[in-house]
Amino acid sequence: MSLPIYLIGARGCGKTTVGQALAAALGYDFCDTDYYLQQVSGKTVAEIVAEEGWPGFRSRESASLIAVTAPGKVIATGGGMILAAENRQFMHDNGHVIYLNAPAEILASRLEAYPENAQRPTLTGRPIAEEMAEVLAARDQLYRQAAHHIVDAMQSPEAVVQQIVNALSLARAS
Ligand SMILES: Nc1ncnc2c1ncn2[C@@H]1O[C@H](COP(=O)(O)OP(=O)(O)OP(=O)(O)O)[C@@H](O)[C@H]1O
Ligand SMILES: O=C(O)C1=C[C@@H](O)[C@@H](O)[C@H](O)C1
Ligand SMILES: [Mg+2]
Repeated sequence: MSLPIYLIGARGCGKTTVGQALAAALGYDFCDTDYYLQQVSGKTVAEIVAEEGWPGFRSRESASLIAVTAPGKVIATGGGMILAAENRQFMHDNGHVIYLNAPAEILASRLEAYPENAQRPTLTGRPIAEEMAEVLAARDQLYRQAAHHIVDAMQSPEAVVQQIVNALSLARAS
C-alpha cells in the first residue's frame, strides 16, 4: 500500500507547487486541504475567517485532513495544519510527513510577489516580512516534530521533488 505523503510547512514554502509536481512524478493523486475545504464550504479562507474566526477555520481544516487522507495521494496541507496536536499525530501515524523548510525572508518574498489574499488573510495584522518571521519562529518546532523528513525548500520545485523521492527511497531501504 502506498501511504499518503503529507507536505507541511509555512505559507509560501511550496506545498501546493511541489505537491502537484511530486504527484505527477510518482503517479499519485494530488489534493490540497486549503482547496478542498474551500470547495466543500463554497467560501474562501478569508470569508471563513471573517465569519467564523480562525477557530472555525482550524476546525474545518482538521476535518479536511481526515476527509482527504487515502493511499496513493500527495496531500498539500495548509500552513497551520500542524498547530493542532491531533493533526500532527494523525499525519505522523498515517503517512509520510515532509517538512518543506525555508527561511522567513524567502517565504515573505514569494508571498509579496503572489499574495493571494483570499487564501492567505493576515495571521497577525503585521507586514508580511514581520509576520513570516514571527509565525516561523512559533511553528518551526511543530513542523519538525510532525515531520519524518525535512527538505530544503529554497531549491527549484523539481529539485525539491527529487529530495523527497530520495528521502522516501532511503526510508524504504532502511
Ligand atoms: N521551490 C520554489 N522556488 C521558487 N518559487 C516557489 C517554489 N515553491 C513555490 N514557489 C512560489 O511561491 C509561491 C507560493 O507557493 P505555494 O502556493 O506552492 O506555497 P504553499 O506552501 O502551498 O502556501 P500556502 O500555505 O499558503 O498554501 C507561488 O507563487 C509559487 O510559484
Ligand atoms: O499558515 C497558515 O496559518 C495558513 C496557511 C494557508 O495555507 C491557509 O491554510 C490559511 O491561510 C492559514
Ligand atoms: Mg498551498
